[in-house]
Amino acid sequence: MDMLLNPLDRRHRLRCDIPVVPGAFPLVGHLPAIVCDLPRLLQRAERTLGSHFWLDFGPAGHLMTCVDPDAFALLRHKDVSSTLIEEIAPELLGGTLVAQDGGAHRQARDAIKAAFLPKGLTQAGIGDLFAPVIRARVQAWRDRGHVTILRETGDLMLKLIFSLMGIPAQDLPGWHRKYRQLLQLIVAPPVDLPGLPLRRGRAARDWIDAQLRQFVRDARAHAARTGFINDMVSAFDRSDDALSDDVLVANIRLLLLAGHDTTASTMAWMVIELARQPVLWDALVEEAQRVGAVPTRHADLAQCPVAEALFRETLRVHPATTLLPRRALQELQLGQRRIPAGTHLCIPLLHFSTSALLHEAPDQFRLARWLQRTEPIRPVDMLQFGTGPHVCIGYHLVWLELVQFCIALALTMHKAGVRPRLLSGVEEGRRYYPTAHPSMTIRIGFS
Ligand code: HEM
Repeated sequence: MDMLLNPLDRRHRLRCDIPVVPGAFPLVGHLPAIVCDLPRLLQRAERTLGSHFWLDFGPAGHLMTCVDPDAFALLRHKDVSSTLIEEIAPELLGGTLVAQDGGAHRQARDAIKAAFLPKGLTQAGIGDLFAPVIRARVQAWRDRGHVTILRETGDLMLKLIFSLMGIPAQDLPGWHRKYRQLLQLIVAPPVDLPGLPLRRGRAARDWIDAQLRQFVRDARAHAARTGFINDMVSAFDRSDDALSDDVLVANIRLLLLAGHDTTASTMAWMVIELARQPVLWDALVEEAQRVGAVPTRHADLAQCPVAEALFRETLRVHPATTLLPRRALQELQLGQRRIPAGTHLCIPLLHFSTSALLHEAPDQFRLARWLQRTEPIRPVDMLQFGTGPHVCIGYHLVWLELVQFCIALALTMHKAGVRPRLLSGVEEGRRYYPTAHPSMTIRIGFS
């Protein structure tokens, strides 16, 4: 199938001396191809236009995309800003730390990050909280015999994130509904009328924010209690210039969002890879039997190198965050080009994650590249989580929950004498933007 590009747009155009990829549609630009076929779009643009080119993100405008690995270093550059993220997704990410620079960003991040480091996760008992929830879910899969995998991992992740936030189990259905409506803000057309996604999404956001505000008040009223929200509230209240509750609430909402789709997608890809490569499954089962139980502390993860390699290689081959937007604050040198101040930039993590310049045999799914390495993990080895001041806060949490998930899956299915099997094709229906995920319809059997 050819790419979803406009056959009528064949002009060779330049902006600031850099070529614009042909094939943009009116209003939506290259978005159809970015969403459905990003790897081929980037490869074709590189082959025909070189390492620097403009992609048209429709309502978000043109972003200068650079596939030269030097572009990864822009994420650490002092003259590169994240505020463009707020302009692209004001309804969802406005006022959150992912869209801020400098002091404001540091202050909010410092108040949150300790809870997500291995020590904070262990102190809060997150591994013990997650293990039974994960075990119960994979046992239900075993009993059912087959699942639509992305829907299941999406549900499981929501349950884990809500339990992290201390949302009582009986309130989950209501939260679930509001959360789904909130997600509509990602794709909502800018028309604010009753019944349309923008109106519903905003109402859901206001509902969620009101609940979070109540959690914050409760946390202050019971300061001695432990738990994620309590830790964050006391860290925020301790920070030098007290941060407003609006900032706190927006950032708790960011945590709900940031950890959901990305982890659900990675978890679904893990199961798909285990189903289509029996040797991976056998290696994982052997490891799970050796460790005998789902690990609960970060320190235990060293005993699960196969599960860890599976987590890293799945993310390398199927990175959940594919593109990061930035703005150049000053003129920059990028590879062979000067980039004017004010340029909107796109850093294609997906391209680097599967680049032959950074990985041997990049298209092959190889656990050995992680199992046989002797050097420590470098920033480029975990580039799927970004790098620099905005590197993902959830990295250690994801590592823990995905290893827990792999071990629980292997123990449960092996005990029942079954293994995962693919019941449908994998290539159709993949998506790459705003986050990447496998097709919603892929089914996995356990037999
Ligand atoms: C496989 C799962 C995940 C992937 C691939 C991922 C990826 C990323 C990436 C690429 C960034 C950098 C954004 C940028 O530089 O603009 C980021 C930032 C962030 N992530 Fe994750 N993430 C994942 C899971 C999580 C989880 C579970 C949480 C928390 C519950 C989380 C919380 C955050 C936050 C708060 C930021 C913003 C950090 C900042 O701006 O300083 N992420 N993530």
